Amino acid sequence: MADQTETGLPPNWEVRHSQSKNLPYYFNSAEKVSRWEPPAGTDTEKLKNYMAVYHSNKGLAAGTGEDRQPGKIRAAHLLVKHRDSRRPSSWRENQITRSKEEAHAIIEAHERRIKSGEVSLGQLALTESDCSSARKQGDLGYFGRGDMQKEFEDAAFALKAGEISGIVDTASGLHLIERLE
Ligand SMILES: Cn1nc(-c2ccccc2)cc1C(=O)N[C@H](Cc1nc2ccccc2[nH]1)C(=O)O
Repeated sequence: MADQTETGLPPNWEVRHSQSKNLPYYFNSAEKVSRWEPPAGTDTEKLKNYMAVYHSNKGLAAGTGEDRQPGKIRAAHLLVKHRDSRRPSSWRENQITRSKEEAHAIIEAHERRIKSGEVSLGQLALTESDCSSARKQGDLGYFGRGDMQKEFEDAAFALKAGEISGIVDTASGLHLIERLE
């Protein structure tokens, strides 16, 4: 098991893999608690590098190694967090202090550029998304009902393949969603 000098996680925390969701999660072996997002005090730069190797070793490029199952869809997203987000931190910025209004202006500009055809959502997500899926161009892989926050799920399932949502507001922040399959 990788130690915290490799993962950047605080003591007793480790990266584990959820077979059911085919996603990494974070487990504290001392407190026996788990969570989907890295805990406070994580060296996000080290974790970002560790997870890039983790995903390539697990062949977890979204859409590979996962079967297309009935009821599941595949989507990519670009997330702009704000200071009231559930976890106001990301690989881009250790402490996110922008207001929700500022985040809305930012994601509106992204939406205009994407919908004008100037740039794809995936390309823009690589550098601008506050989700750790940014390095996979925002590709979240396949998911079914009940896997994601409800507002996100409803917006994603309402899209046809290839369509891009409007601005979707969840506890994580403001999203643009592109349904891939
Ligand atoms: C749901 N999920 N999948 C990944 C992911 C997928 C593929 C490769 C790497 C990371 C990251 C996440 C995730 O929850 N990220 C959170 C932000 C976030 N919150 C979300 C809510 C709904 C959908 C996607 C979302 N992403 C974070 O980084 O703080």
